[in-house]
Amino acid sequence: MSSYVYKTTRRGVLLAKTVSYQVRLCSGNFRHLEVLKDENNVAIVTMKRAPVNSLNTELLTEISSVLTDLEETKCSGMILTSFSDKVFCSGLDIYEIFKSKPSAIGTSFSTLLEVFIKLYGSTFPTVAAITGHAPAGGCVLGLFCEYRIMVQNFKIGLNEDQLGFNAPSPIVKLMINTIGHRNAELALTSGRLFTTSQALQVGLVDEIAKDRTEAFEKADGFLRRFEMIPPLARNFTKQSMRRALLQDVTINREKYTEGFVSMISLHEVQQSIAAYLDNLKNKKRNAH
Ligand SMILES: CC/C=C\C/C=C\C/C=C\C/C=C/C(=O)SCCNC(=O)CCNC(=O)[C@H](O)C(C)(C)COP(=O)(O)OP(=O)(O)OC[C@H]1O[C@@H](n2cnc3c(N)ncnc32)[C@H](O)[C@@H]1OP(=O)(O)O
Repeated sequence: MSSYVYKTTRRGVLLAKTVSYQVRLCSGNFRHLEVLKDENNVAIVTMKRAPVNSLNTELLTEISSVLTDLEETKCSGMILTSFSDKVFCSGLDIYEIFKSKPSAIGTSFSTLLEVFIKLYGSTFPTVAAITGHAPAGGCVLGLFCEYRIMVQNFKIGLNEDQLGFNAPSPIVKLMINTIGHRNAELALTSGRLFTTSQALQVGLVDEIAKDRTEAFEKADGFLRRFEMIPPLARNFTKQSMRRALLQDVTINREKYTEGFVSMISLHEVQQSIAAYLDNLKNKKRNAH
């Protein structure tokens, strides 16, 4: 089976139908990720958990493990993307938080926090090439990166309130840091999903691309901005801007996890999730 892979060069990123050029990251054998590196040590991490890249514990663990690899191998930049031209990431795997044991919900959420600590706190520059919809945890993954490029005509946002629960406070802070207090409050309380162009207007994404190829070109352009910046200085600045939130989540990871588990386990919340899932299924049925 031939699949699209991405070939990065010093001058840009090209979409190619060849595998001859890439260097596969050999330190991990991943089920839901493809990790390629170019000659400049830039990594392209592609989520490929069909159909919609829902974040189950296994995928989150793989992302976490790749991030450790990338730190250890002193990667010079990372592009996070999806195999799909329709969905970047559909958020947490709803079936891991619906009618699940508290321990399973806790493991999933705690692993998401681990990904936050490693991705948000990474020493290398990170960019999300958002090739499709990015609701809830999908938007969160994009927010963990430094820069977001999104293909036109999709939706992104924190729609947790639509499912019947609220986004945890660190993610609220992250949203405020990104789009400002007023926009964040309006968006979060209504569980708003922004179209790509609305997201650009409020600053939730940084650039729009017309398609995947352009998203990669722009992602590469973002990473190349740092070619002349001493990495040590860049990283000190990044860490100083991100320290407060990173420390908060690192110190209070258990507390946040317990809070999330208690909230999700509430009967009313489980009922809301059930209604949301019915709605999702009905939408699909009506579309056919
Ligand atoms: C500082 C930071 C620190 C800490 C914390 C950070 C964050 C924590 C915050 C909150 C927690 C996050 C919670 C969540 O993410 S809950 C998940 C919310 N997700 C959604 O609401 C998305 C729901 N899905 C959709 O809207 C559509 O599926 C989508 C637009 C993504 C794709 O539409 P499309 O028409 O292409 O496909 P569908 O036919 O709808 O779906 C195909 C298939 O996939 C299943 N599906 C979809 N989404 C999920 C999901 N999230 N989990 C599990 N499964 C999912 C869907 O049911 C279909 O299955 P089937 O019917 O069997 O084919």
